[in-house]
Amino acid sequence: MTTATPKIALADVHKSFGRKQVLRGVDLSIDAGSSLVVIGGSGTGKSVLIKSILGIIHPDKGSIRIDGRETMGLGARDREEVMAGMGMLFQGGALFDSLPVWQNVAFGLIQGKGVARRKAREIAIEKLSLVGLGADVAELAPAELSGGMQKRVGLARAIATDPDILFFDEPTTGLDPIMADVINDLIRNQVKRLGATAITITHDMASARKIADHVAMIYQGRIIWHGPVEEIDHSGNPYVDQFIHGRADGPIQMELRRP
Ligand SMILES: Nc1ncnc2c1ncn2[C@@H]1O[C@H](COP(=O)(O)OP(=O)(O)OP(=O)(O)O)[C@@H](O)[C@H]1O
Repeated sequence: MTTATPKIALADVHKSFGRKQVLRGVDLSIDAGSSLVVIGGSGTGKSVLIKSILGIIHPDKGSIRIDGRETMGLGARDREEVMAGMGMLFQGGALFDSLPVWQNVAFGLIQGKGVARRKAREIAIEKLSLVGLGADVAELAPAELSGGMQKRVGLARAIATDPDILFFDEPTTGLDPIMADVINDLIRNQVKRLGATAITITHDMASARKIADHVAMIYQGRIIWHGPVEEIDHSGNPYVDQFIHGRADGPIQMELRRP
């Protein structure tokens, strides 16, 4: 039994948009240094969940503690302090096309931490090398890179400030299986190297198995299963079974709306 304070602890988190209830009482806790993968169908609120922890979305109700400190309702300055310890790889990379690669990577260093440009460029090039990219890409525009390279730049940006919490939103989507595995290894290594706590959203079960220490499944606005990745094939939970095997038949019924 562990008595350590969880790195991140959510309790009874609710979020609606208009009449649509997306999160309906999420309880979830993540230990420091562990890697959690969140699975669940499209539109079930996985992104809303991580944006709530990041403070980009404000839940209607509940508690989100980071290192034991309540972050719901924090003022702008305290919120910025909490966010400074977090790195995020957004879906699709979300790179600024008007900035060269190194400035994309260095953005949080220059804007968030006030690191001088020259020093920030050095750090950016070091982080690019950690994700297997050479200094030759530093001056290129993101549009000049392949999708896999853009993901790696996004990853270099996420780790640029050595955050202790990392979020990855569908890091392998749209990549070929080999590049996906390269990204999985990079994530795994960076989490280990930084001793960071990571939350990854993915639909890619091969990636989940590789990245995760723990897996949590979200369904109808709640976490319906949470356990060690080794137990995912024996969860005894029919929703998890259906999801990981990608079966159309089972307790999860897809809502198919036609125009
Ligand atoms: N800012 C917003 N305003 C209104 N509705 C939103 C907003 N953000 C998310 N939603 C709605 O919340 C629901 C959950 O969205 P979310 O992006 O979290 O899903 P997801 O589980 O990450 O899906 P996917 O796997 O397809 O990326 C969707 O119905 C979405 O339309």
